[in-house]
Amino acid sequence: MPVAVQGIRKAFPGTLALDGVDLTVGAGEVHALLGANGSGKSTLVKTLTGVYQPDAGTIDVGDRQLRAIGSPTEAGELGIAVVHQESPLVDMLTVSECVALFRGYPTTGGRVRWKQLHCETAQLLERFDVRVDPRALAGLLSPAERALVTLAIALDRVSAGLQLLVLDEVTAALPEDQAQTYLERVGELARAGTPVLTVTHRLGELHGLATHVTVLRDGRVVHQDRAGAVDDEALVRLMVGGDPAAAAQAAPAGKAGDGAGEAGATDVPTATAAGVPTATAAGGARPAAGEGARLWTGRRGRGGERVLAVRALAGEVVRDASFELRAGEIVGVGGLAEAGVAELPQLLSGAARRTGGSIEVDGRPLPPGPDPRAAIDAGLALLPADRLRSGGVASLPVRENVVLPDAGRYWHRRRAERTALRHVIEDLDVRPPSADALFGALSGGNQQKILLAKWLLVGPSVLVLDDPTQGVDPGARATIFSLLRAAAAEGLAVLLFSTELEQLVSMCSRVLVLRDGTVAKQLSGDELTRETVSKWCYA
Ligand SMILES: Nc1ncnc2c1ncn2[C@@H]1O[C@H](COP(=O)(O)OP(=O)(O)OP(=O)(O)O)[C@@H](O)[C@H]1O
Repeated sequence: MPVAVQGIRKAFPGTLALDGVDLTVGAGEVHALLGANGSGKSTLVKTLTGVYQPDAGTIDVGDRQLRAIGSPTEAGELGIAVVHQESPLVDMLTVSECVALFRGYPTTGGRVRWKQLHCETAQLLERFDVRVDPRALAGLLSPAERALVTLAIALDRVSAGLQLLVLDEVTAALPEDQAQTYLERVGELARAGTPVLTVTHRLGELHGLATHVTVLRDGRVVHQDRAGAVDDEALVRLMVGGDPAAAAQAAPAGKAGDGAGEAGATDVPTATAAGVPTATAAGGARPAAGEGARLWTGRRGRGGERVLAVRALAGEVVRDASFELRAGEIVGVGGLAEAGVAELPQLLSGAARRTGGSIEVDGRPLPPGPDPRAAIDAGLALLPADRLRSGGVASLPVRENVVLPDAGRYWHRRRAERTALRHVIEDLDVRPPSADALFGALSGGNQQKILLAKWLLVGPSVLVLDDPTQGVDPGARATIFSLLRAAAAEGLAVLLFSTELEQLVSMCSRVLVLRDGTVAKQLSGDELTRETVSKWCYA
């Protein structure tokens, strides 16, 4: 029996998050749930997993028809497993200990039976074909291993027969090759009969995996069909607005894959859907055009001047990394987190202390750190990967978040502050269009727009972006990239760290590939293709 929701409605104060949603996931199906930030995807997932109870509608699970699922525990008892992007594994514990946090420790006479724990963990991992040593420290697992252990724990927690596996943006933070490994396993589970509902902003990863697609917009279903019925560009338009019927007609089946290929295949994405949507494809989105560069207050007209010089940089993982950046360049950085990609933004921005080498911004040497203020003052800003923990202050309104790094500039200058905020909200199409909205209550895409605007207003010579489109919908991506391009055309130098190869290839004139902590290769011109970047990053 499939899992089905009918007529689901859920309102929050001032927002109708779900408005009569119908959706069915049958045995062996992988149903992709797509939509722009704020379209209602998480609310639907939370309704299915017992976090929220709907105001109206019914939920069928197997042969039971329910008005609501009362709690996450009840969802587990009904056979609904959910995996979120944030893994519950604790870095300092072994895999067995992480599993014990959910299953409990086997004990006799108050003493933990460690052998039994490892043995039971090994059996659990084997059951889901996860090849990881139970004694390994969780913090030393690769991102894909971590995600697979998390998947095994989620599946194990379902006490009844598995009725539905819900994946909530699980691959958002995984590098592309590791996401593929993960999705191959999901494909295997689906082929063995498990119904899967997957939420993602990465359309490329659905090719060959998804069998059905539902697009939500403003809480309503605007498209529901077999995967491949419309192509990726049409899906993007359906997500962000425009006329759905026209969008569907304009783009018949073709590019989006027909579900017949290898699970997790990623060789079909269009530049539009996979990484850098164009203004046209984004349809209703309002990407910043030339005037978007007005947000960047840095020095203009420096065409090609060297703004960043990194020499023999070393940290804990990074070693002997050297490269330069010129005004107006957009340069990408690819590679595995453990190759130094996770550490390099921290070293450049002064968030972590370097152990060797030098960093110069506009000819000014930075101290070894940690000293982020010195980097900002010299003209280098970082948009970090973790928006809520290190990017913005969730409990403060948009206004404070925007002016925070440069509060002195707006001190007793209310009009300047108002003008800056108006430009931010207009140029970046921030929704809701209010400087008083709480930052933490905005969708991921809108949070990222605010953080980008905040740093552009400071006017750095170099802006380092660490995976800026994680969990960001195609419309917001278009806006963000369009604004970056406009600012780069005026002279901003951009260093773009991304887990999405397509993004590196389509946004950057040059890509640095990190391996073993050092810049192993620089790719540009004809050499800069998905295949070569992938080969250098992951082979
Ligand atoms: N607890 C809540 N209280 C008030 N409003 C909420 C709450 N949860 C969600 N909303 C609102 O409901 C709407 C749908 O939000 P939801 O989080 O479901 O969207 P989403 O499609 O998952 O977005 P994203 O891609 O950013 O995760 C949004 O307008 C959001 O602001």
